[in-house]
Amino acid sequence: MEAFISRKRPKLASTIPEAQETFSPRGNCLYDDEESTDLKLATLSSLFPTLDQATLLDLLISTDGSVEAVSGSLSGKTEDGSSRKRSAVSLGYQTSLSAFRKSENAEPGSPSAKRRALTRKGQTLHLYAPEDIANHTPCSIIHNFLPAREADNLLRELLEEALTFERQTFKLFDNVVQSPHSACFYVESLEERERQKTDYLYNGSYLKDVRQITPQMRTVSNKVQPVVNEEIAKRTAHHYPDGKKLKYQSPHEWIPNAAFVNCYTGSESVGFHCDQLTYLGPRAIIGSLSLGVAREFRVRKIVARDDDEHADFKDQRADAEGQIAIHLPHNSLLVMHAEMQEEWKHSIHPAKIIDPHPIAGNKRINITYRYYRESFHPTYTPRCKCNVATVLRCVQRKKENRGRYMWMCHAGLTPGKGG
Ligand SMILES: O=C(O)CCC(=O)C(=O)O
Ligand SMILES: [Fe+2]
Repeated sequence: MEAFISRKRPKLASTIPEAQETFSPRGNCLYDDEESTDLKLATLSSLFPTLDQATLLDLLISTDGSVEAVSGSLSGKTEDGSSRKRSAVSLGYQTSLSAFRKSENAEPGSPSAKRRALTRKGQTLHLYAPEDIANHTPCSIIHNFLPAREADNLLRELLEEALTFERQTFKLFDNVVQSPHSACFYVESLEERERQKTDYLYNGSYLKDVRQITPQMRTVSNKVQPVVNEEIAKRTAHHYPDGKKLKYQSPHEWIPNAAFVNCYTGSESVGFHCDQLTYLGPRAIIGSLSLGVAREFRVRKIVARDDDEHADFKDQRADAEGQIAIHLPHNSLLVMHAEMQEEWKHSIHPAKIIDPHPIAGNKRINITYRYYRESFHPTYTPRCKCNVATVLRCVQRKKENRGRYMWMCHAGLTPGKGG
């Protein structure tokens, strides 16, 4: 029988234990070399939820990347006996980073060059101001997006909905792992709801609970759409070469027609991941509305590597450029632009301190509005010879193939199944 792993839910308290990195059930959950360190860390985090990432990474390196060896050596010990290497991050007020910008070896106006000068391995840069977020990450943010009353009413409605959300389960190696937060998927119509349950695969299984968007969610979606399209236009004009959309980016308008609603209670989190491109297509854009408790959205750039690099370095690369924390207060709309899913990973960091929200208490609700493109419906995308659906992947780390897309058989990615 498979081991069933679930993280203990921490009690709501003003101080919450050190961060874990866990895995998103909707992210690219793969078993190839590119993702192996994250997956190994995710598995170990699930097995030893009180150990921090730095300790687990050290242990992985010392055992040549063997999850079994780390797990075996740790299972005899009490988890609390571990040493914690990361020091707590202190948050401070910041108006803008523009005064500190350096542009050594950088092309004028190159946002990535500016960001590189600011983050380093093992460090986290905390960003609050919209201009800093746009300059140093592939995201833009709009604070106080909805009229206050509308945001509060939507929050109330979704808190009620979230009472029946479930933690999604997904398979990681030979274990079934539960996501450390709860979520539910919403689509436009009842017909689409049925199509979702039978046609679309998420990490090898069909969603059981798909709901139709509520009238309030639709009203907000209609407001999100033009603003996201304006943000795409701004991003294109100011950040992309020659002011043109990126290669493979859709030239058409962005039209949200589906949404994942996430609920995080207390310190609940979601591990570093990229969202699946299979139904969104390349260079996908996501509009993400935050409600309730303010939480940290962490992003980090995926660093390319050479093929002949030593395995130890591969493991250490996960955090090679450091992380950037974007603070997401109630009623903020974050746009994840076209570079995000291919070149960066994102997560919701486990909270150490929760500042209770007057309506939501210790909860955060997040709606990620997405555009499911009809041409990426499974009817039109390739099927493997073994008749299993394929997933759309972009090569992220291998330098020689970086940025190339491929359709991969899902069976080959599922442990125990050949493809
Ligand atoms: O809660 C968030 O802000 C992000 C959620 C997320 O990454 C996802 O739904 O894929
Ligand atoms: Fe995501």
